[in-house]
Amino acid sequence: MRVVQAAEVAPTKYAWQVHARGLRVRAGRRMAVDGLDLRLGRGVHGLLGPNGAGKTSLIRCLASVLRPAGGELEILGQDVVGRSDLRAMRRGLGYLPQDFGYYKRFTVREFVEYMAWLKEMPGRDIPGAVQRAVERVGLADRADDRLKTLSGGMVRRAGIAQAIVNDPELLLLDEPTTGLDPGQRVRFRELLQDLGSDACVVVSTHLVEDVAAACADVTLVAAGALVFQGTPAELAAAGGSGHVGDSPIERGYSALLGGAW
Ligand SMILES: Nc1ncnc2c1ncn2[C@@H]1O[C@H](COP(=O)(O)OP(=O)(O)OP(=O)(O)O)[C@@H](O)[C@H]1O
Repeated sequence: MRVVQAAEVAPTKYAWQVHARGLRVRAGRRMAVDGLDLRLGRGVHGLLGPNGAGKTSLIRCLASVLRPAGGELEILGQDVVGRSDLRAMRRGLGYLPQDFGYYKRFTVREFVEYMAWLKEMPGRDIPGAVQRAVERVGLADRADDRLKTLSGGMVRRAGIAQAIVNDPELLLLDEPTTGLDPGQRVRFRELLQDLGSDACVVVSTHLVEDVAAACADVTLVAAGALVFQGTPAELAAAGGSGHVGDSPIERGYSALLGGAW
């Protein structure tokens, strides 16, 4: 399957699925995101950065879990700053947190159904949407098994299924490949590219090779601010033989971060 290029990441009903200007997000007493400008449209966007860069805080804010502490933020064309009713906007979101909670006695199907219900999907649409989501993550044969009987990688795939069950326009995945084995990661990248053909998909990861293989563009953050936004090829071009890394893209990453990782 073909990677969607940045140039094709065309505006749809609104200019950008995510449009942040001077965004600030507080995590505890820290300003984890501090003056971030970001515009993301359709396609798969890799979010990279060293530990503590602010990736999780940014994703939690885009998912409307954390309120912006400053700046401007539009999600799916709606201004979320100072807005109290975010339910309509949330119906268009899919979110896989880094550590997601689930009730271990639920089967995969019950878990995804429950999340579809929380997302206020029409009841008649839920069974079909759940079956499709479970099939897309390769768990159809385990759909009626309890979550407590699944491996860590399968539980993560169930987490991805709940994130995509409502065909979100904005899909936020925080470290989705954690716990997936190499074969599952390759299949997951194919799924990402499929999802990115009609949604804005933001994937936070430490795995630079996932970005190179599946993302149309890369957003690199450090200390809560944007360091770089461009294609994986542009990121690779920023590095040279004197920079740390096993691949061109890793060398570009370390060149842009200096001594930050
Ligand atoms: N609840 C909290 N209380 C205090 N500080 C926090 C809290 N959550 C995050 N932080 C701090 O905010 C900064 C950004 O954290 P965040 O988890 O967003 O980074 P990250 O890029 O996702 O890191 P990692 O790659 O390690 O997951 C870090 O310095 C972190 O220690």
